[in-house]
Amino acid sequence: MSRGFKHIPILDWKIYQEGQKPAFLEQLRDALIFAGFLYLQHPPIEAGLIERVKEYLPKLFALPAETKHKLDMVNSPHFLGYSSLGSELTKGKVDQREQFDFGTPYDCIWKEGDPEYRKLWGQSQWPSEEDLPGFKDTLTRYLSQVQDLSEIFTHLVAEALGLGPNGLDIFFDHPMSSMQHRSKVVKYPPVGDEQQGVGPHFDSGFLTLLLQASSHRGLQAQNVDGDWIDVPPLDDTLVVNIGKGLEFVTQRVALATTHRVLNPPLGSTDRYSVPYFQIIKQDIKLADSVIDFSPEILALRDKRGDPVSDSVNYSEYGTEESGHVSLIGRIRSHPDVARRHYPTLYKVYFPGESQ
Ligand SMILES: O=C(O)CCC(=O)C(=O)O
Ligand SMILES: [Fe+2]
Repeated sequence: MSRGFKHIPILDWKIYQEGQKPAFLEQLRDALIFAGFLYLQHPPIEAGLIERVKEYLPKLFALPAETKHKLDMVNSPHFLGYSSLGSELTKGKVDQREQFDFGTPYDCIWKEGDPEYRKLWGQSQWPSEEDLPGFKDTLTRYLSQVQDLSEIFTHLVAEALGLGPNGLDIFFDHPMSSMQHRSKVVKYPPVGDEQQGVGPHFDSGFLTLLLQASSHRGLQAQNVDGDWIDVPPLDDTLVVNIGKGLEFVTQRVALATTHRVLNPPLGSTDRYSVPYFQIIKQDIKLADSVIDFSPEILALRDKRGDPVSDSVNYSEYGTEESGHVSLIGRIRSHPDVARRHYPTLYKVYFPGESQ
């Protein structure tokens, strides 16, 4: 019998808001354990804001190449900024997407002698007001509302797994504004045979909240049987998926589901998306913080089983601080940034490359 999900569960935020929290939590528990992916319908984001974000995306990428290159990620030890088409790798293979990485507001506090991963959090590189008036404010406003939602959602995840609302609080610095969460603004152009918009991967932290910002299909999630299941854009939804960090501390109860994006076919228009990645505090070792669950919850996990194909991505959570694991992930994806800002680690992960 197949164990894997065949479609992505849809959870309606209104059910929670209108007082049917137990029903919402039950659906959430099943989605976390059996799919690791869900649509959140009617997310509590201010009316019109998502549309305003979407309207900016073609304009952002249409900025002159010279303007975009002034914001190159290679300028940034925080891995924040612009990556041109073909400059990012997933598991060593080139992705066909163009993107900007923006963080939530944060000033870097790294100083000599601190762990290197503390350099990961710092200021974003924004287009100027002359180049794209209002964009910074609009995206910042959206990210702040998604951050608030992610905080509420984390409490619901904890409750759904029988931990009580504060069961995941130890993984965050408080207040949340003392941490930096991240987002990408991504454009997937139509391409011919080379369809890896972003190759099969897991996300790293706890929760990802993804806005599919155009009507294109292309996002797919892999079920435990190894089948690729389409995650098409649905009106008034965000897609929520689980990162490897949450999977690790929940003893694989919450599933980090492999996903990928296929580029639109030639002749189509560009696909856009805006993923928001919820980050956990940097100096925690997840191996020291694994959570206990009731036998009922563990039985559901065992009923689901493990994916037929797994990746060794993020196995470092077993031994390293979470900040270091994030840094390694960034180094593997963006070797040019690593070479400039983290030369020692670059040599570890890209031995044999010339300097
Ligand atoms: O663009 C998307 O729909 C998903 C992107 C993604 O999975 C990622 O950037 O981690
Ligand atoms: Fe992802």
